[in-house]
Amino acid sequence: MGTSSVPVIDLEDFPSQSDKLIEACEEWGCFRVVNHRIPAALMAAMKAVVRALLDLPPEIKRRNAGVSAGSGYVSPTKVNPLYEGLGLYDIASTEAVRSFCSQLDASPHQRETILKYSEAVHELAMDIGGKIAESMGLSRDLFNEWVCQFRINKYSFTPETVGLPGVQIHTDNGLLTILQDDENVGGLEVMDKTTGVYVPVDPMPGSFLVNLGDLATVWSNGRFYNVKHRVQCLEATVRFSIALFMLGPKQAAVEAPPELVDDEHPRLYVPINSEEYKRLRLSTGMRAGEALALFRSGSS
Ligand SMILES: O=C(O)CCC(=O)C(=O)O
Ligand SMILES: [Fe+2]
Repeated sequence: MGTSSVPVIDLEDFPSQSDKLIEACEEWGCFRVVNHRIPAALMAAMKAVVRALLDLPPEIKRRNAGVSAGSGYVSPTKVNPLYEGLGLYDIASTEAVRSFCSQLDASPHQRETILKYSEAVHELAMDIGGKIAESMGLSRDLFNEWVCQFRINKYSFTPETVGLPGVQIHTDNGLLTILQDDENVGGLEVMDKTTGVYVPVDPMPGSFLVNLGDLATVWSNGRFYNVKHRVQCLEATVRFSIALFMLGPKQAAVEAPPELVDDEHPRLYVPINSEEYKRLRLSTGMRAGEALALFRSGSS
C-alpha cells in the first residue's frame, strides 16, 4: 500500500481540472486542494491558536456550549477516549464566531486569527462547492447559503495508545468537509472504494483535504462517494486538526437538482433535512453512511 494516492486538485487550474475533480468525487470521495489562496502564515497561526484553546482547562472548554447536535465542546468519552473537540454551528456568522471566542476567553490576537481564518476557510468552501457544481454543468452559487459548521480537534496520543483508534470509522454527514489536517502527525486513513482497504492519507503541508459526506451522495443522485475514514494513533504525539463541515441549506431539504435526474438516472433519495439527518445518525449510531438506506426513493 505505502503512500496514498489521494488526488490533488489545483484550484488555480480551472476549468482544466473539472473532470479530474468530478472523478475524485466519484472514485475517492476525497481529494487534496493546493493553490487555495489561504496563506501558510494564517494556517500556522490558526494551528497555534487551536493548540492553545484545546489546552485550556476542562471547565473553560465546557463553556463552549453547542446550539445544535454535536456543535459545542465534545469531551473524551469511553468510545473515543483520545479525542476532544471544540466547535461552533455557523462559521459564516461573525456573531457566532465572536461568541465562540468569548466563551473561551480568546485574546485579541487569537480572536483576530480565528476571525480571519474562519472567513478564509468559509470562502474556500464556497469556492470548492462552486467548482464542483460548475464542473457538473450547474450554477456555481448553489451552495452559497449552506450552513458550515466549524470544529477543532485534538487527539491526545501517548505511547500506550499507539495502534488504537483516535476516531472510529465513519462518514461525514454533510456535503463536504474541508480539513486542515496535522502537517506533522499522520493517522488519517480513507477507505479505498474498490478494495475496501484503508489507506493512509499522508500529511501534505500547505494543503487542505476535502472529504465528501453522506449528503454529497444524495445531492449528486448517487454519483459521489461518501468516503469512510478514521484516525489511527501512529505515534505518541498530540495531533490537531481543523474542520469545516458544509452541512446543508438553512431551510430547504437536500435533494438532487433536476439536471441530475432523468430516465436513466432516476431519483435515488427522497429530500433530506440535513439537521434531522445529523440527529438521526447520532441517535441511531449509524455513523458510516448506513442511514442513507432509510431515504431511498420508493422504499418506505
Ligand atoms: O482529524 C482528522 O484528521 C479527521 C477528523 C474527522 O474525520 C472528522 O472530524 O469528521
Ligand atoms: Fe470525518
